[in-house]
Amino acid sequence: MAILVTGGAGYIGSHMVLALVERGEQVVVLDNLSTGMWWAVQPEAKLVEGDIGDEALLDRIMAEHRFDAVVHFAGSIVVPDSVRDPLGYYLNNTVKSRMLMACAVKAGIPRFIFSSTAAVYGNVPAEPVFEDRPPAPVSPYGASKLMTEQMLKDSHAAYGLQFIALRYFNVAGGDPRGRIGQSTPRATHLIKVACQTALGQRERLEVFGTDYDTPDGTCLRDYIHVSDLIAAHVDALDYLRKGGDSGIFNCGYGKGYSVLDVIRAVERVNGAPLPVQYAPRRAGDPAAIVAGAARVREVLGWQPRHENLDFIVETALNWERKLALRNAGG
Ligand SMILES: NC(=O)c1ccc[n+]([C@@H]2O[C@H](COP(=O)([O-])OP(=O)(O)OC[C@H]3O[C@@H](n4cnc5c(N)ncnc54)[C@H](O)[C@@H]3O)[C@@H](O)[C@H]2O)c1
Ligand SMILES: O=c1ccn([C@@H]2O[C@H](COP(=O)(O)OP(=O)(O)O[C@H]3O[C@H](CO)[C@@H](O)[C@H](O)[C@H]3O)[C@@H](O)[C@H]2O)c(=O)[nH]1
Repeated sequence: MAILVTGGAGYIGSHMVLALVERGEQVVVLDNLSTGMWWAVQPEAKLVEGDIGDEALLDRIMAEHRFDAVVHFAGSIVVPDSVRDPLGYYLNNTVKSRMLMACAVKAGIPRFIFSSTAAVYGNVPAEPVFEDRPPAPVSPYGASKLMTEQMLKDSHAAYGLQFIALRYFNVAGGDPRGRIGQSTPRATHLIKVACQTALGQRERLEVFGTDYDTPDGTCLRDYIHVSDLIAAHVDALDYLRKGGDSGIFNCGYGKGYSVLDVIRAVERVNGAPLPVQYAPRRAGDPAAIVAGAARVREVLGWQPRHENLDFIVETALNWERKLALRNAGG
């Protein structure tokens, strides 16, 4: 049996491919390389360059391999872009996910694991958010993911498709052994941008908003190391293979760090002050969003190994150095 990983050339998907090939699984990656990198896919996996909305291609791949699961990472991920181009986001994230799901059901693939997001919750109070909180996304990105969760629930009820949707909080860091990391050139994520600044690739880090109702006035987020996030996917796969119930799980550590906490961590790890500039709030940012994180541990048996902000930053910084060398042709 093989596993189909969509978006396996992207940041998070490429870490999943690494974890799967390391445990001896047969992996096929489907990726259109719109933001992913072919070289991020481990050579043991088969890379098919193509689109998750291409029905004929999906039918062909699914007939060629016996998949027991689809792990679906492919999608568009930039929240402000989704506000500017909602229909583009609904197409790539919702409509094409429907096509992928329909082909999986048609081909009799029993299991589906989906990259959802904390953005489905929308603006929340400062305390941890649990999975049973009614979702209320405030961006088309969050809504596009919530619709896909709904299609999974309905497909479970109608066709018996087993599914796990993992709602990621703020994913950061890279493979602890430095083999892969976040490589998208125009990334907007705080830890990535802070590391690029630490290496002199950006002049300064802008801090978006210092007047939030939080302990130091900057936003709180629940940063999760990408390898721990991937461990939750592997746990989800094992759980579904054992016949576990379908469901939705938050993926975070349950602890919030402020933007200033992140800056201090980068300064500690890099051993130098980071040039920062205080700037106005960025539109659409909730003040705080922290995971209620018990369910994934209790039900899937998830045990994180890298619950440490400095370690997350260290792996992100190491990867950024390697990427700079690679981009310079070194
Ligand atoms: N990075 C985060 O903090 C975060 C947080 C919550 C959820 N997520 C979700 O995790 C998933 C992976 O995110 P990422 O950070 O690795 O992003 P990424 O952009 O690095 O990866 C997405 C991958 O999907 C591919 N892709 C996009 N549209 C495609 C299509 N139509 N057909 C085939 N391939 C396509 C891209 O080429 C890329 O390789 C996304 O679904 C995203 O919404 C990410
Ligand atoms: O240059 C920067 C970049 C970010 N921030 C702040 O840092 C925090 C984190 O921002 P960012 O890293 O962009 O992540 P989020 O906006 O929290 O969104 C991420 O986390 C969500 C889940 O919580 C996912 O759904 C999204 O895909 C993913 O981008 C926010 O307060 C930002 O305002 C800055 O101050 N300066």
